[in-house]
Amino acid sequence: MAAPEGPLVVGVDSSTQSTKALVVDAATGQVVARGQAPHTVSPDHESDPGQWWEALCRALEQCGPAVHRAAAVSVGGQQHGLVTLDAGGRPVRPALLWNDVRSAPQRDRLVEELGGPGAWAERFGSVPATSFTVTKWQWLRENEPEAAASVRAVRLPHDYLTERLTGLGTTDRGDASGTGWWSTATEEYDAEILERVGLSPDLLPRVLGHGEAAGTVRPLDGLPLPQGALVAAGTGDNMAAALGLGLSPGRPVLSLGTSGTVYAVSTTRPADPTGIVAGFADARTDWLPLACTLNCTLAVDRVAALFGLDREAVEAGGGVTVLPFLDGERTPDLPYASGTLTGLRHDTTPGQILQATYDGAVYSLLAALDLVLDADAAPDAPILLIGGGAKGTAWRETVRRLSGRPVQVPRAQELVALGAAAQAAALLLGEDAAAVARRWATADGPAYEAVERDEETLARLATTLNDADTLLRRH
Ligand SMILES: Nc1ncnc2c1ncn2[C@@H]1O[C@H](COP(=O)(O)OP(=O)(O)O)[C@@H](O)[C@H]1O
Ligand SMILES: O=C(CO)[C@@H](O)[C@H](O)COP(=O)(O)O
Repeated sequence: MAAPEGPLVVGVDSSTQSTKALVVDAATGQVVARGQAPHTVSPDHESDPGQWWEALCRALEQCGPAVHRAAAVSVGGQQHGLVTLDAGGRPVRPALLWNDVRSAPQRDRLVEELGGPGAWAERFGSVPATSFTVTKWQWLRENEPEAAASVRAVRLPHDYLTERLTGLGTTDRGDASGTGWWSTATEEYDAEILERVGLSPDLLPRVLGHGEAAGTVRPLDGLPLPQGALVAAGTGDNMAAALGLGLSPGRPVLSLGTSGTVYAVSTTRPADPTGIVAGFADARTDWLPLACTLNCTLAVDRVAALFGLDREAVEAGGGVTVLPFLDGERTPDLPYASGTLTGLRHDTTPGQILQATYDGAVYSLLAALDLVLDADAAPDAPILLIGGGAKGTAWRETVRRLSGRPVQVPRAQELVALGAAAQAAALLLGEDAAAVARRWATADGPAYEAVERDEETLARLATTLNDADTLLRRH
């Protein structure tokens, strides 16, 4: 590997299943070292924030000597999770994660109390899903009042890790826009909703301005980063991936990870009253309209494991339909749903059921694709396919067949961590983070041309979803 040309920066992706760390040459974008350590997620979709910190230290350790030379660092993290801290900065309880749907009743009440879906979309950019932090906080107040009363600070996953690095309570507008208590209309915390859910703004982190530093790395035992290194604002993982791709407005991204997401950068503030599109802010000064599913790679992996199949062992044909809502679902909004399988015959094969699971997972994302794109987005722009699933042939071919659009798979695999690294480099060098990523050519990779859209499968999925509606809404 060639010697680095520029200073070294570190980008961190603390997502649902693991923490990944990259040491990157700020001049060229070359990845000099990498590390990864797993997280534990309970069946209730809770994780111990302390374990994220340990995973971060382990992932950095794996990067070897290069990490000791880092001049700046930034953390991208899974969005929405409710991290509650006591007066000593210790977690009061495990974090409630984005894919926990237990707060559905609280969500329904909050939507109603603040004037309905249209009012929420106008004020917060989004009609909250059960993923949104405000619904989780309300769940905690109602179900564990003693724990809620002992909380002295509320953080998102990336805020928690950034604060452990710097000692300062900060967040950014991208991640703040997924809480449900930060208004995209005013770009400030919303006093009315905070009062309604009994949360003092004093318990929340300061929202940093674009390009502002979160602080510097303080001396900490077991942390291989150099003391005094710059710490950038960090952001939510989808916002970090958008930075990591150097995304221009109107370019669609489909991310296949624990969550499935489809999004684009927009210069117009989104406000979708149907709730399908979340109107997030991006990590710069634009917007990131995004639709998210709760069931993506893990649903496919579960079905493959049930049949003892490799995840690539798909077979075409058979007419079977899978709605893979193993964790309930957010897009479409069916928090009480479970998975369904219809169209089973004597000659249906396990490989066909596996293919149908991919189809079901991709269908929901593609159904939202047009809604996240601006009217002026090019209809034939290739979909950028990222996330762990983008490494798989079956995922890529399913996206091509069901979208009928060209697909491009960036060679760079860790776009969230790269986006965080670009944010760190931007802070260090006084540049724009997306411009840094474009200079690094992170979106380059093989392009796959459009194939004819599989209208028959799309129609069967649409009909099944419609017919199963009562079943999928049953509590
Ligand atoms: N070679 C591969 N082919 C297809 N899928 C893969 C491959 N490697 C990993 N995955 C999938 O990627 C998922 C993890 O994706 P990732 O984006 O890292 O998740 P997250 O960021 O949510 O923690 C796993 O659940 C797995 O199913
Ligand atoms: O809730 C959302 C987006 O709104 C999820 O995309 C989370 O941000 C989790 O991301 P991954 O761990 O799947 O990357």
